Amino acid sequence: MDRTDKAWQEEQKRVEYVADQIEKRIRRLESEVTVVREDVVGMRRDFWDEVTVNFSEADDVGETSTSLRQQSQVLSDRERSHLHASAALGKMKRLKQSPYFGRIDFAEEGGEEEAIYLGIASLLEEGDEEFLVYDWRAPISNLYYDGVPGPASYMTPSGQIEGTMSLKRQFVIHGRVIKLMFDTGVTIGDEMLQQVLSRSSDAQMKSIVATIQKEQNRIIRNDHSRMLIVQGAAGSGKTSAALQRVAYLLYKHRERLNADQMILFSPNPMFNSYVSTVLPELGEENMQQTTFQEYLEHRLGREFQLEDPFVQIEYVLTGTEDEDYKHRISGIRYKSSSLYLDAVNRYKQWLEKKGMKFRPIRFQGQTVVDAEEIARKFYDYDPAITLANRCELLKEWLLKELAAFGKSQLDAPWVEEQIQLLDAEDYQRAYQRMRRKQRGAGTSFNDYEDEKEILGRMVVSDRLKPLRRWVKTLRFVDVTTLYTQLFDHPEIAAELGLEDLPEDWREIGRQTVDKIRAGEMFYEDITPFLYLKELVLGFHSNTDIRHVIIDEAQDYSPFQLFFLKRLFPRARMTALGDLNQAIYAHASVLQQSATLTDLYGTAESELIVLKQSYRSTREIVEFTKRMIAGGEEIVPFNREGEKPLVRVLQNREDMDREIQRDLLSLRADGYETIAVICKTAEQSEQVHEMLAQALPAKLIKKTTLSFEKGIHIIPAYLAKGVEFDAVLIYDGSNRNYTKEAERKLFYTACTRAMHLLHVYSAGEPSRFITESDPSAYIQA
Ligand SMILES: Nc1ncnc2c1ncn2[C@@H]1O[C@H](COP(=O)(O)OP(=O)(O)OP(=O)(O)O)[C@@H](O)[C@H]1O
Repeated sequence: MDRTDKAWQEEQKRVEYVADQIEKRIRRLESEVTVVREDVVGMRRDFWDEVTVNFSEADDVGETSTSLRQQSQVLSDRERSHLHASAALGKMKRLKQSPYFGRIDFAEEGGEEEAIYLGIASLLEEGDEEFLVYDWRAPISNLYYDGVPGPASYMTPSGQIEGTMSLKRQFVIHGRVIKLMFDTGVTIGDEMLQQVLSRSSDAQMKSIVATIQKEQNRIIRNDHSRMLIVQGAAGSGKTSAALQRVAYLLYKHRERLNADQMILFSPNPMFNSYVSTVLPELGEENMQQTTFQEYLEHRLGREFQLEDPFVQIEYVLTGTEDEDYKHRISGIRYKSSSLYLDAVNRYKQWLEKKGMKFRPIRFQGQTVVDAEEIARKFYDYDPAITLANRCELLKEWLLKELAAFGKSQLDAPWVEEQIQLLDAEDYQRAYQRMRRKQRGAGTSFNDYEDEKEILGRMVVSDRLKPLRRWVKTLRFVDVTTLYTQLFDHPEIAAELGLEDLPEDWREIGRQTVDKIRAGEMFYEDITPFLYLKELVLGFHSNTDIRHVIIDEAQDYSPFQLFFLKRLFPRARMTALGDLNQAIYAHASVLQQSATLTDLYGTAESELIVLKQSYRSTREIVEFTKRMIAGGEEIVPFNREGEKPLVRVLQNREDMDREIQRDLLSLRADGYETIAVICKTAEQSEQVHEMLAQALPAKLIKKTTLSFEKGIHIIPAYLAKGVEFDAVLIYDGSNRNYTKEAERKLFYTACTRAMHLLHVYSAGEPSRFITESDPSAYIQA
């Protein structure tokens, strides 16, 4: 359709009418916001003048606080209406940029046909109940995403509405002008997607509300599963759907759900910033965003130097493949599995009867309570009491023991010595304490004995304070030894009946124990250690969070997912991932779908599979999908581009020179966001050093918080989840990418490209390329 069509002209007229309404609304809200803001500022300034402040008489105190309360009530009402008006203003300003993007004509059974226009927020006709624009999340809007013209229905809170849809129309509107308009028979027509997907990549993710696809809509509007699992090909819109889902849930449950009750787990901090603009763009507040590592650091970072997943993967990729390396890989696999989870659970049951480890309570080199005594006491408690509750009982008992010990020390020579060393300030403190105790009765120390006793108590109490805190925080339970004894006492593993232990269990044990004794912890040990700690000392859980969204879920081990479930007992979970991008050495939760469905049971779980890939051109998808098992299932979106180019060069120097030259010409051709993707951080640093002299290239590290347009040098594992106009793979040779374990890493790197993909290879190209169809790429 073009602008000469009658339908186009009518629609254009309507857009202008709606745009006028929006502008009118904006003007009104702007003056309202200014007035309210002035009011609030004025009230803040005059706050103390408006209230009677008189604290001299008892009666006046009451009066003053009532007055204060009333005044602050007025202030907070005004502040609330200021917030309300500013939010409405923000919404109108967003609508002004593009009032709507879709239209459906729908006639309810027995009713009249109505044109429904969809935008990112709703707009009511002034003084009327009629919607000029419906929010894309309203129940009726589902027809736009889910239905095709013909008989159609949608769900409302009061039941299903049946009817007929006679038209589905899509728009691209900039301000008050229609730029594009299509009628479509299918769900959302290709033309519009073509438009959206051919744009340049951005340093920030965009919302996709205007072109949400049917399958994605199922993810967004799913409101019944406790566990929603999405397995989706690279670029199939998992992250996009997850963010629109958050916006949808916030809208649907606006009365009882707020953004703080939703949490998104991202693969790294840079990804957090990449997605952080989508919700504000939709007029919603951002949910909480974090990384799993951030949580682990929060819990154990003070006790151990924790390895992060990037150090682990760097080791796995660059390791020298000696015996130690093999044991480490074997350890990573085992410790992330459900087998190990089961082992830790059995170990906990075993500990209920014996084997608990405690640290003695020692004071100035003297044992107050020794470890054996604590253990005896522990196993004297009723065995039906949980480990955690027994630890609590121990704590109470130990605090009493400590108090008795304190008393016994009052006449000890060290106390006397300390008293001699007290200064005037300490005396003052002791005096205050005595007055408090005697309720102000005495005004001085009664006699020397009194004084000595009070000072003695103070000295002892001060000195015992850290020890009391130590006991209160249950530090007397030696969780570290509890964890390591599982590894360095093979008889325990035997007693637990752990049959599926890896063959090199002893070597794994040695590595684990050495590391922990050095005050450090392997990434694969952190979650199991924390889990054991919680089994023994009691669980931390967060009951405020109602929705947990886990992006790049394939990176999580069954152990970690199980842990997250326990951490958020009242939440629903959305886990989105792609098994083909499982780049870590550990077991992935997506490996066996039962791992995830078992978490909450099949009845409460739903699996949605996304096969269509939107990010890359058809040529890039045709090339990359051949690298992985099951790739034939992936459907490219119909967007054309150049075939991927595989540049085979003699040596590294030639490769470096070629990349530099290409980068310059790609920039000149208008590619704004370009990534040179390397295998490791180590390699990225070298490439950056090589390129930075000739070009403004930025090195992306695991600590990088955000990225902008330009040229980036980035290790493949950090490029997860993000995308670039052009991707240059640094050294896609068979030397660099050859192990089976590197296949998914290579695939992940190549699938970051939207429009152009070049692979540079010093020597023979990787078998992941040559084993595939030679017609899928151009070799030069
Ligand atoms: N319905 C859609 N309309 C417009 N663009 C879309 C749609 N679905 C996905 N896209 C675009 O496709 C690209 C890939 O989306 P996204 O990053 O959400 O995919 P993903 O499945 O999370 O990818 P990966 O697993 O590779 O990280 C993004 O640019 C996104 O905007």
